[in-house]
Amino acid sequence: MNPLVAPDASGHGGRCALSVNVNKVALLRNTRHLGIPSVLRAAEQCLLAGAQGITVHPRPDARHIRTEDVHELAALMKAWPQAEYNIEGNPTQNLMEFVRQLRPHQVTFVPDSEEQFTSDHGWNLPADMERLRPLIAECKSLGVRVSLFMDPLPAAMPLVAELGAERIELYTETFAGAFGTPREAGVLSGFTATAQAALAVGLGINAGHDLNRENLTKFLQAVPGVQEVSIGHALISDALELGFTETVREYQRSIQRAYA
Ligand SMILES: CC(=O)[C@@H](O)[C@H](O)COP(=O)(O)O
Ligand SMILES: NCC(=O)COP(=O)(O)O
Repeated sequence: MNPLVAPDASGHGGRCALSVNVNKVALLRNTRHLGIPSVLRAAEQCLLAGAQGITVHPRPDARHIRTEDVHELAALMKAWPQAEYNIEGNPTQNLMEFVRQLRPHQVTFVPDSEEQFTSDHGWNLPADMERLRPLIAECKSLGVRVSLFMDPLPAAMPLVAELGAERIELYTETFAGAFGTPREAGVLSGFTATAQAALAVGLGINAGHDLNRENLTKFLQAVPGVQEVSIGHALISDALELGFTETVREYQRSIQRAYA
């Protein structure tokens, strides 16, 4: 058993699952009133190519993913019982209504403000704990797995577990920014330590933000127990060049190289 890989909670033979974030397909679609590129078609092509999940982040300003996208993708995912639907957002904004209505496999709580350019930080624990506790409890009562978007802070992992969240999502932008530079090893060691601290308190581990087919293997080799990566911006950008099918296969190959 590869020590880098968490027990097979991922349901994918212990290897890391790929969840494609389709925000940026919606962003392009929204620049005309023509309905193309289709978010649904993009998601279906990624699933057909072997992606194990679809992620959306329906921001309150609907700059990309709109309410109807979230509902239509939920309907699509019913035809893909082996795949997971992950909805991201701030539970103090518009996220909880989607959870109550659609009960996705997973919800990822992200502490973004409404006008934020993109996600750029994790939750502040203990400061945010009492606000999050009832929301986590409600999601779990609906049978929805809760993941908290977190910076690589080992000391915060026991607090996440105490809140009752099942997973963390490691916010990986600092790794992506250090990748290929002299800072890489030091930054990566912080993610490794955070993952070890998360596993020690029984948390599952997801990861995302600015991951791509170049940096993904190195990350998964260094960070133990990652069950899911959610990737959007770079993957959709690659798909403009390679197409969705070949792009998903490329990302799956990047994942597999981490366990070779
Ligand atoms: C939480 C996170 O890092 C991403 O999932 C987020 O969805 C990116 O949002 P944008 O696609 O709006 O940049
Ligand atoms: N949670 C990360 C995600 O869904 C996509 O982030 P990115 O690959 O668009 O940076």
